[in-house]
Amino acid sequence: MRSAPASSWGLLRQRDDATIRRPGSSRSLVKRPDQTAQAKSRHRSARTVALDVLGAVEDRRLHAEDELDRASAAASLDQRDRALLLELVYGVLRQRSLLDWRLNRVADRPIERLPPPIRWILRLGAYQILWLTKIPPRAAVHETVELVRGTKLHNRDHWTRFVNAVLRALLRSSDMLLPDPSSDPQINPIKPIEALSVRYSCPPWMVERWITRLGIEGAAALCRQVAAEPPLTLRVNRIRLQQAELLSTFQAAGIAARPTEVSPDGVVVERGGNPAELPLFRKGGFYIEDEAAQLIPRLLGPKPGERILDACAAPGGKTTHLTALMENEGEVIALDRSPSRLRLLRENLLRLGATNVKSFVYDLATLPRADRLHDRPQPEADFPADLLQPFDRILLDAPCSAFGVLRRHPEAKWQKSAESLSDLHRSQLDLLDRTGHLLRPGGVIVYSTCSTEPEETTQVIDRFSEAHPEFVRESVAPELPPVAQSLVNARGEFCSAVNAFNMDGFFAARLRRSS
Ligand SMILES: C[S@@+](CC[C@H](N)C(=O)[O-])C[C@H]1O[C@@H](n2cnc3c(N)ncnc32)[C@H](O)[C@@H]1O
Repeated sequence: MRSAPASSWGLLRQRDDATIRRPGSSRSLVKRPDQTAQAKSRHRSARTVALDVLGAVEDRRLHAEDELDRASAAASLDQRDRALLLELVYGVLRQRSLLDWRLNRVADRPIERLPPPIRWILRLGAYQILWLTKIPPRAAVHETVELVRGTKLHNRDHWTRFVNAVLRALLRSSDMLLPDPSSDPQINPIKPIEALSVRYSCPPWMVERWITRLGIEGAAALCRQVAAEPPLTLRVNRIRLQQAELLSTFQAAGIAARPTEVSPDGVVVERGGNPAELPLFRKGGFYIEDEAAQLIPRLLGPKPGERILDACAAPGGKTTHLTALMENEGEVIALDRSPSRLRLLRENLLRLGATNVKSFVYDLATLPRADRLHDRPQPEADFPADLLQPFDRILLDAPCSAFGVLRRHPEAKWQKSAESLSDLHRSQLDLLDRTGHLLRPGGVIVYSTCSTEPEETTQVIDRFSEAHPEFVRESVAPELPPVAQSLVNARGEFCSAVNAFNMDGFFAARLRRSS
């Protein structure tokens, strides 16, 4: 359900690459001179908040991004604390299986059987020892062991000694970061699920599913994509300025950035300051959005003056892009069933200067089907009458598993199940079924998801097409530049599952209503 992060957390992800230890790199035990008392206490508070966030995200199945926002505001962390907190939380979530694999090699009992706070404390310690170069490993051990004292566990002295012993054993043995090559799929195909699952920290059921569908190499490519750190990508708001102006503003502010390879509207921020702190952000110069997401509104081919429905619109990334492509002329009706998300959409409309949008809180699952739309005796109170006029184009950016954006929401890997995909399939088909008939004959609908799993993509389109021969599939190829033709599958749909442009995994199909 979630697309690229829209909060400032996404922007804090840039950092000095030298602070990160890559798998296989050697560990430094050298004490750094910048470990002042102030820095130590800052690190300690960031660690304490990180532990709370990781525990809450697991227990209550929360989104890490939301919990990070809440917890860091409550703890009044400054920007440097927040950066460390972000690094710890996302780093641990992204490398969870690999950390457990390493810890299991030095602990005298399985990590999975430990009380949850101890599990997370060990992962936090291991991540700092194995990945972060700016924190001396011995300091990381000491500060991490201190976290045990803040827990509500009985027998804290026992757990303090245990965490200390495991992390010190890890310090002594940290030369082998990745699983043994004998279980690497390229060398030994007998245990590919375990090897990929550990190496890329993906749950085994997910890896198994991908191996069955794509083979070992295909699954490995997908796992690599999920494990990678995503780029910080922005979309220039053409209502306010052009891409070249955005790039020169960044250059003047010391922010290194480059145009995206496919999207004509995108900019990738490589390093430098925080773009959200520039006045241009508040003035609506850009929106934080992955490149794949930027391509979806273009597949619809919106024109100035048209009437367009954005059926699942919040927080408004694609709505505001549609209005920019329409040069603010014509009308966009934006619906979402979530009042809080619709509030975000309205804030984004204001910030980005999108003036041709009417937005409504509305649950599409209650939209009357085609034969009942016009002959109801009394419309429901919340029914937007604007839906009675046919639309030229419709975007249905459907709620989905968000498998394609797992690299941005690593906690979600551990919150999903294969079973949820069949529920999503039913609801996606139902939404497509209900919205399709709002199009005028000759109109175009684009169905999109930030997932490329077949249940949510090709299978939805196949079942919809079988039931509705009046909708004709059209290839998205003409809507994309030549460089992006590799993103069009053999059926003419957009699919960025594994791609050469470092985009998230999106799917989109385009259908035209013939009668
Ligand atoms: C993938 S997100 C949309 C992202 C949005 N298009 C953007 O680019 O910013 C899907 C949205 O569908 C909304 N949604 C889910 N079920 C819905 C329903 N039955 N009716 C209306 N909106 C729904 C969710 O609240 C969520 O905001």
